[in-house]
Amino acid sequence: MTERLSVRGATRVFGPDAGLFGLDLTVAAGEVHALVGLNGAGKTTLMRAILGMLRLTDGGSVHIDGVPLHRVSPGVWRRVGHLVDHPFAYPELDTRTNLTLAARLNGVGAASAPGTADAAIAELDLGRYAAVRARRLSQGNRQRLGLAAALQHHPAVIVLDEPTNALDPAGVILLRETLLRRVGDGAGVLVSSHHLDEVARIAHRVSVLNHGRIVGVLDPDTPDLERAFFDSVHADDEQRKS
Ligand SMILES: Nc1ncnc2c1ncn2[C@@H]1O[C@H](COP(=O)(O)OP(=O)(O)OP(=O)(O)O)[C@@H](O)[C@H]1O
Repeated sequence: MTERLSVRGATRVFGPDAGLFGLDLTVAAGEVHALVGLNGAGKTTLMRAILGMLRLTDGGSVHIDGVPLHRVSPGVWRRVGHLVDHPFAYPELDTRTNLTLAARLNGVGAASAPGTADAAIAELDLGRYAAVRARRLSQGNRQRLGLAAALQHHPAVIVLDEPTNALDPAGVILLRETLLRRVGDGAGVLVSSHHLDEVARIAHRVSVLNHGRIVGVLDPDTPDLERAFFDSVHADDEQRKS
């Protein structure tokens, strides 16, 4: 099985119970691995560490498509698509220009980039906003633009932090369909979410993060996923108290 992402012993301590504490996680090709956890559990910190935006300590490691993070070349980064923190967009440029630039940054050739951008505009239903400057877009459409920028070059490794934030129900469905198409092509997806119903629809595996540790792995088909999530969190909280 090809591992698109592998994290071993990831540690970065910000304070007692804040940060990451020896965390292991993998994402296989063709898999959506969802990360769920309460506010402050460490989801964004983990994603930032995976993307090299934050340094791990104490010998933890990240491999992207089998390559250790410190050896990941620009060519490998072009096989990664991510949306963590703010959506990519130059405020003064319109949607189509932003996407064309993002495609170029991700290694799409000059001749193909406009077509790649137009395909992403269609995929995330941004046609009405193609000529609108990013700064004039609504929050949800800016999020669609950021997702289009992250996914349009058909990355093999996809990392998305709470991607459904600000999306309307139609946007949620478009994102789900887009991710399932990428996964069908062999991509591996790591996605965090607070929406357990959406997670149940899309994920193959659900990891519960609590105070910087994976404290449970849930089957998305579990009948009451919300309850299973809280059971994992509360069991861990009790164990750490004792
Ligand atoms: N740069 C930093 N310096 C100090 N503490 C930090 C830093 N970044 C994150 N933290 C702390 O690490 C913990 C995990 O934060 P993180 O943003 O990863 O949580 P999260 O699971 O993404 O939360 P949310 O669901 O609210 O987005 C929090 O206690 C946070 O305050």
